[in-house]
Amino acid sequence: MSDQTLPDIIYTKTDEAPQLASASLLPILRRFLGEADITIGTKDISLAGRILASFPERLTDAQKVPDDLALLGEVVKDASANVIKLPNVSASVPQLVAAVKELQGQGYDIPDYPENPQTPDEVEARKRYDAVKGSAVNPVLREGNSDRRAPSSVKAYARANPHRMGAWSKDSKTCVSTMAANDFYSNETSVTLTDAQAEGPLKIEHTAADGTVTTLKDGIKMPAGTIVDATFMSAKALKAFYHAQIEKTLADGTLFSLHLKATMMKVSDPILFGHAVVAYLQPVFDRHADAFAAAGVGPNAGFGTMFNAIAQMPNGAEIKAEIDAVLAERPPLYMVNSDRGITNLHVPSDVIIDASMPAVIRAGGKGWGPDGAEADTNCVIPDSSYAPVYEASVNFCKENGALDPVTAGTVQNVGLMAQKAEEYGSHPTTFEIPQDGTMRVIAGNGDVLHTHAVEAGDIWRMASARRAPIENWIQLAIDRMQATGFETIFWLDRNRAHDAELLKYVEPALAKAGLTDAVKIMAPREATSRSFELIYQGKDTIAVTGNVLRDYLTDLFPILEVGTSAKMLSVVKLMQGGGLFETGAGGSAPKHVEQLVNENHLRWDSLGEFCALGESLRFLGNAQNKAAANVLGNAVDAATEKLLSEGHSPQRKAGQPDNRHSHYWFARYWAEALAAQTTDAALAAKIAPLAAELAQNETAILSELSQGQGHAVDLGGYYNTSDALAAAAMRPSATLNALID
Ligand SMILES: NC(=O)C1=CN([C@@H]2O[C@H](COP(=O)(O)OP(=O)(O)OC[C@H]3O[C@@H](n4cnc5c(N)ncnc54)[C@H](OP(=O)(O)O)[C@@H]3O)[C@@H](O)[C@H]2O)C=CC1
Ligand SMILES: O=C(O)CCC(=O)C(=O)O
Ligand SMILES: [Mg+2]
Repeated sequence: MSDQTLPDIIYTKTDEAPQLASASLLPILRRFLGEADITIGTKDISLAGRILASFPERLTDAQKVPDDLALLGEVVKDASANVIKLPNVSASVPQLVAAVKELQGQGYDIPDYPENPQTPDEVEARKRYDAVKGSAVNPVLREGNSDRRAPSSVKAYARANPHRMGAWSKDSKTCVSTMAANDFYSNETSVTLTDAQAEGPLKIEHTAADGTVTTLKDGIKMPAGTIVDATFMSAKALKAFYHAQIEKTLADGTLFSLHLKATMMKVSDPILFGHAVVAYLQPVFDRHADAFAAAGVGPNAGFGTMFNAIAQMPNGAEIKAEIDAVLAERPPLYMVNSDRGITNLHVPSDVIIDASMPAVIRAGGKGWGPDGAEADTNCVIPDSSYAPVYEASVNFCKENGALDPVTAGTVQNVGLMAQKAEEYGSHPTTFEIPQDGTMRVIAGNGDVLHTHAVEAGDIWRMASARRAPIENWIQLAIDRMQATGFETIFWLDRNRAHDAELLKYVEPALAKAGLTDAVKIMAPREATSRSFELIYQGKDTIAVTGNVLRDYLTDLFPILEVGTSAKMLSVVKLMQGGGLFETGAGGSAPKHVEQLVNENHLRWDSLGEFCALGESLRFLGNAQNKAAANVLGNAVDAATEKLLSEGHSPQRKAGQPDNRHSHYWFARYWAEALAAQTTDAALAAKIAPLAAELAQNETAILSELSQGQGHAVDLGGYYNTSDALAAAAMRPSATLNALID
C-alpha cells in the first residue's frame, strides 16, 4: 500500500446528489470528529476523477489527479481499512461521452471516447475508457460480503409515517415477461475447480466452423475450489423474444418496458439493450442497415445517441420520419420523462432494473406512458435467472393487494459479493461471439471445463465465485440468523447449474452447524412468495443470496417497506478485517441534481450516510480501541433516531426543508446527544457550547438555509462541479458556517 498516511476514516468523493450533500455534511463531520482527534479525509472516485486519472500524460501538472480508486483498492485489503463509500455513477456510454465533453470544455486535453477505434491511439484511449465505464468502482472496493438491512429506527418511522403505496387490482394487466429457453439461465454449465485444474491458469477459446482457434482470454488464475460457470444468451432467441413481446404488449394494450442493468453488467446488457432498440425499429434497421453502418449509427447507446447521429446523415429528416411512422405502429413505450419525450429505450442507464422494477411495484403495477398518464406495463426482463423474483412479486401483489408499511415485517439481506463474485465480476470474460463455432474453457491441466456451441452474435460469459468468499458468506448468514432469530432462506435454485455447485458448499456447512432443518433453501420464485407471505404477516426474514439478488432485493424490499432504499444500513465486512460502509442501497439520483440546479432544492436524504457513519465510528472504536469513536458513533445513532422521529428528513418540493436543513438538525441532535452522555465527560464538555449555540441560533440558521430556494444554481459543471460553487450552494447559512468552521 502507498506509504502516505491515511486519515482514520476515508470518505469517498463521488458524483451527483451524494456529492452535493457532502459539500454540506463533510464540514460538520470534520468539526465533530476533530473534537475527538479523529481524522476524516476524502478520496475521489467520481467519474470525472477517474477519467482524469486515466490520462496523466495529457494533463498539466496542475490538472493531474492521483488514481484514488487504485489506492482504495489496496486500502480495502488492509485490516485498518475504514471507508465510507457513497454511491457513484456507473457510467453508460452516453454518460461517459457527456463527462468527457464537459472536461474538455473545462480545458482538460483528454481524447474523445472512440465509438469505433481505428488508430493505435484510439484503441488505447478506448481501453482506458472501458476501464472507467460501467460499474468500475464497487467491484474493486467490495473485498467482503454484504450485510444490508433497514435499521429498526427506520422501520419504526415508516410504520408511524407510512409512504404512499399505489393500489394493486386483481385484474391489473401488468406482467413480467422472460425467455423460456436459450438464455443465460438455461444454457449455464458450472464446475468447481479441482486442485489439478487450478494448478495453471484457465483460458477461453473460440473455435470457428473452419477450425480456426482464437484465444479470447488466457492467464486467468483461480484457486482450487472456485466455482466457474459459463453460459450464453442466444442472439437469435433474444430477437425472437423481443418481437414476440412487442406483439404481446400491443395485444394486451399495455406499455412496453425493458428492465436491464446496463451499468453493472457493462458488457452484456448494453448489447441486450441494443437488440431491443433494433427490434423496436426493425423495418428502419432493415432498410438502412448499410447506411447506418457507414455513418456509425449503432443501437447500443439508445434512441438518444442514435437519433442525434441520424440527424447528421444527409437523409436524416427522412429517416426520422420513417422512425416516427414505425413507432406509431408499436405499443406505447414506458417513459422515463414523458414531458421531454424520453422513453425507456433512450439511454441504457435511465432504467436500471434494481430501482425500476420496485418503482413499478410500489406504484401498484403502473408506469408512465407517453401521454403522461399511468398505465399497466409489460415488464420485459430477457434472462430468466432472476425475472421470477419480479414475476412472483407482481403476482403476490395482484392476489393480496399492496404491502402495508404500517404492519409489514422486513427482509434483510446477506449477499455473496466479495472478490467479484458471480455475474457482477464477469465483464472481462464476456464476449459477443464474432462467428459461429464452439466456445471452450480449458483448465491449466488441459481439462475442458465448459463447451458451448454458439452462433455469431450470441453473448457468452464466464463467471466465478471463490471458495473463501463463499465460506465467509455462509458464516455471515449463520451469524445474522443467530443474532436475529429470523427465518433464514438461502435463495438458491437446485435446477440452476451454478446454484447446484454452490449448494455443495452450503449444505455441508449448515449440517456441520446443526442448522439443516432450521434454514430453508428455496429457488428465487418460491423464496419471493415465502418472503412476501412473511412480511405481509408482520414477520421478518433474512434473504441469503448471490450477488445479483443482493443488489435487486436490497432495493425491492426497502422501497416497498420504507419507501426508499436510501435509508439502508449497508455494511461490507472486509475479508482482511477492515470495514467498508456503503451509504444506502440506491444510487446517485440524477433527478435530484436537476432539481437543485433548477430550483435550488436538494431532496437527497443523507440517512444512509448517517447510518454508515455510526457504524464506521464504532468500527474505529472497537478496532483501534478509540473509546471516543464509540461515543461519537452511538451519539450519531441517537441523533438519527431523533431526526427521524421529529420529521426533519428532506422534503420533496422547493421551498420545503431540504438536505441542508436536515444536516442542521443532524448536527444539533448529535451535539446534544454528545453533550448529554456521561461516558466521556471531557468530550461532553467540549461539545456542550456548540450544542447550545446550534439551538440558540435555530431561527436564523433555518431562515438562512432557505434563502435562495426557487432560484437556479450554477455548479460550474455536472460531472466535475466546482468545489467552491458547490460549497456556496450547499452552505448558505453564515451563522451555521461560523459555528461549524
Ligand atoms: N452503490 C452505488 O454506487 C450505486 C450507484 N448507482 C448509480 O446511481 C445512478 C442512478 O441510478 P438509478 O437506478 O436511477 O437509482 P437511484 O437509486 O439513484 O434512483 C432511484 C430513486 O431512488 C430514490 N433515492 C435513492 N437514493 C435516495 C436518497 N439518498 N434520497 C432520496 N431519494 C433517493 C429516488 O426516488 P424517488 O424519486 O422516489 O424519491 C430516486 O429517484 C446511476 O448512475 C447508477 O449507476 C445506482 C445504484 C447503486
Ligand atoms: O455498482 C453499481 O453499478 C450499482 C451497485 C448497486 O446497485 C448496488 O450495490 O446496490
Ligand atoms: Mg442496487
